[in-house]
Amino acid sequence: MSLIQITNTEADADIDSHHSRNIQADIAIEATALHKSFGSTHALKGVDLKVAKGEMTVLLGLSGSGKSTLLRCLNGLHQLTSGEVTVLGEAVHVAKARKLRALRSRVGFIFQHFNLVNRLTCLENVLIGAAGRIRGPRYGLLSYTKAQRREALGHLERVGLGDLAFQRADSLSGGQQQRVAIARALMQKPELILADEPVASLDPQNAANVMDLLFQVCREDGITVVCTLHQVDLALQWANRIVGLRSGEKVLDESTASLSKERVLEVYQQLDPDAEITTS
Ligand SMILES: Nc1ncnc2c1ncn2[C@@H]1O[C@H](COP(=O)(O)OP(=O)(O)OP(=O)(O)O)[C@@H](O)[C@H]1O
Repeated sequence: MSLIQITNTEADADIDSHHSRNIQADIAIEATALHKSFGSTHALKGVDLKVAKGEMTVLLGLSGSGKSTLLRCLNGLHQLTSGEVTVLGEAVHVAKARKLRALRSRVGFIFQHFNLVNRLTCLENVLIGAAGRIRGPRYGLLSYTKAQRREALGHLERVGLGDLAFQRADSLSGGQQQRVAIARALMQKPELILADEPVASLDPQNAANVMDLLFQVCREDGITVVCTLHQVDLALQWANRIVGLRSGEKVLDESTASLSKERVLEVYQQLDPDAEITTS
C-alpha cells in the first residue's frame, strides 16, 4: 500500500467517524426492538424508530395500534417490556427516576384534552411550564419573575391569545385551550414535543390551526415534534415523515415528500374492513 493510499484511508476513517458523530448529534429519538405488553396485550411488537432533530413526525394507525403507547414509552411514562430507547441522548430504558425527571423537563407533552388547570388564568397555566425552574414554594403569579411573566405573555401572543392572558382557562374554546397548552409547553423551552392526538377534540379549522402551530415551532425553533393523529390528510399536509402502526408493528416509515395517500391508507387495511377511517 502506498503512502498516499494509507493517508487517504486514515482521512476516510476520520471523515467516517466525524460523519457518524454528526449523525448521532442529529438524532433526537432512537428506539430499537421496542416491545411493550400490558398483561396479555402485546401493544408494541419490536418497533424500531429513528427521528432526526427538528423533524415533524406523525404516528398513524387504527385505534389500538399502539400509537399512544409508543409515545409514552419515549419519555418513560410506560416502562418497556424489552428494547432500547434513547431520547435526546438519554437512555430511557435504563434511566432512574431522577434522570427521567430531568429528561421530561426537556420534553413538552401535549394531550388530547389539554390538561390545563381550569380555575387558573391562561397566563398562570403557561407559567406552569416554567415551574421546573422555580426553587422553593409556589404562590401563584408572584412565584415567577417579571422576566418569566413577560416570557409567558410572549408565548401567549405567539399562539394568538395575548389578549386572553387574564381569562380563566375554562372560559376558552377547545382550540384556544390547546393553543394555551402549546404555549405552556414552549415555556418549558423543550427540545422535543410529544403530542398525543392534539386535535382529536377540535373542529377542522381549529385542528388545522393547532397543526400549523406545531409545524411552526418545529420549523422556526428547531423543536422536534412527534404527534399521533387519526387524520390522514392532516398528517400528509404537516408532517415531514409518517410512521404507520398496525397491531403494534411498524408498517410504514417514509418521508411525506414521496408518499401518496393510497400508500398511507394501506396502514389501515387488513384488520377490520369496516373500520372507520378519518381522511380529513
Ligand atoms: N395502560 C394500559 N393498560 C392495559 N392495556 C393498555 C394500556 N394502554 C394501552 N393498552 C392497550 O394497548 C393497545 C394499544 O393501545 P394504544 O392506546 O397505544 O393505541 P392507540 O393506537 O394510541 O389507540 P387510540 O388511537 O384509540 O388512542 C390497546 O390494545 C390498548 O387497549
